[in-house]
Amino acid sequence: MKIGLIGCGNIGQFLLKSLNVDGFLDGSQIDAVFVRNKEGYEDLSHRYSTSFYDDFQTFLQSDVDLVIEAATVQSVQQYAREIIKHGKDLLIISVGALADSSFFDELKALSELNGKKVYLPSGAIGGLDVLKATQLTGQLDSVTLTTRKPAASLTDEPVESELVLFDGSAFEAIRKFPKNINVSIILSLAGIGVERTRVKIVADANVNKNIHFIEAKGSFGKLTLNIENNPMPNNPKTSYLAALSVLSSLKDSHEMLEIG
Ligand SMILES: NC(=O)C1=CN([C@@H]2O[C@H](COP(=O)(O)OP(=O)(O)OC[C@H]3O[C@@H](n4cnc5c(N)ncnc54)[C@H](OP(=O)(O)O)[C@@H]3O)[C@@H](O)[C@H]2O)C=CC1
Ligand SMILES: O=C([O-])CC(=O)C(=O)O
Repeated sequence: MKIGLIGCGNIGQFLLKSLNVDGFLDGSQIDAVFVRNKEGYEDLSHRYSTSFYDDFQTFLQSDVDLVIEAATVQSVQQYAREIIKHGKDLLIISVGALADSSFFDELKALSELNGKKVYLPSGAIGGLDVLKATQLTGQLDSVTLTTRKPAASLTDEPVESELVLFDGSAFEAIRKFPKNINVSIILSLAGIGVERTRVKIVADANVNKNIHFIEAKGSFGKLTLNIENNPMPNNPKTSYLAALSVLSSLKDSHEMLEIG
């Protein structure tokens, strides 16, 4: 499979190494990378044997089957429609873009119309299988997420011990913290939606991990899940697990036998 990539930051470079150097998926590699300004990417282009583009239309015309977005919520809003219309599958890691239900419905309709898949990896959390199974029969009553990150990842203000920066719906959370709380949106999509999913964001001076605590209740019983993620070295806001979840989604897309 030929893959295109939008964004060459932390997750993007991890994917380039995993697919183009380590050979994570036999026969698949990233052949085209879209960045906003390709100057300065010559070294990476050489190291990973891939082509860089800063003109989106030229990038789209490259012969890739699937595009992975690893940039920003805004880039999904800007480019997702065209990618699908051009007959390419799409994998989105900045899933916060889908908090807008009309945009979500539009992408879903476009993917059906064009027979193209949209993959939404679990990112830096787990437990989505439980929410999906229980929500299907309307048996999920409440979902809450408390995200705790190193203070410097969330605010420029000095924080002595901890500070609750946000307490409200997932819809509002991603609007205020688009680089930090995509997890709340995948949780909402699997569960009870962006308005009913409650989110608390805590800046903590005493942690060096990205911690997500999930609680869900329904007629199935109760789920509690606490995940203490190691951050990526070059962008501590982002958890290593988020990058791994992209690889896992890619692998699943090739499998005939599905687990979970
Ligand atoms: N779903 C989840 O659980 C998680 C999602 N994320 C999300 O994943 C995304 C990537 O994360 P990460 O790699 O750590 O972020 P980085 O900031 O390290 O990299 C993002 C890259 O995208 C580039 N970029 C920004 N806008 C555009 C654009 N319009 N077109 C092309 N490239 C663009 C930036 O480069 P430049 O500015 O030079 O153009 C930058 O290099 C983020 O949106 C993040 O919030 C992260 C963790 C978990
Ligand atoms: O990586 C994480 O722990 C969570 C994150 O940044 C996001 O959801 O946007």
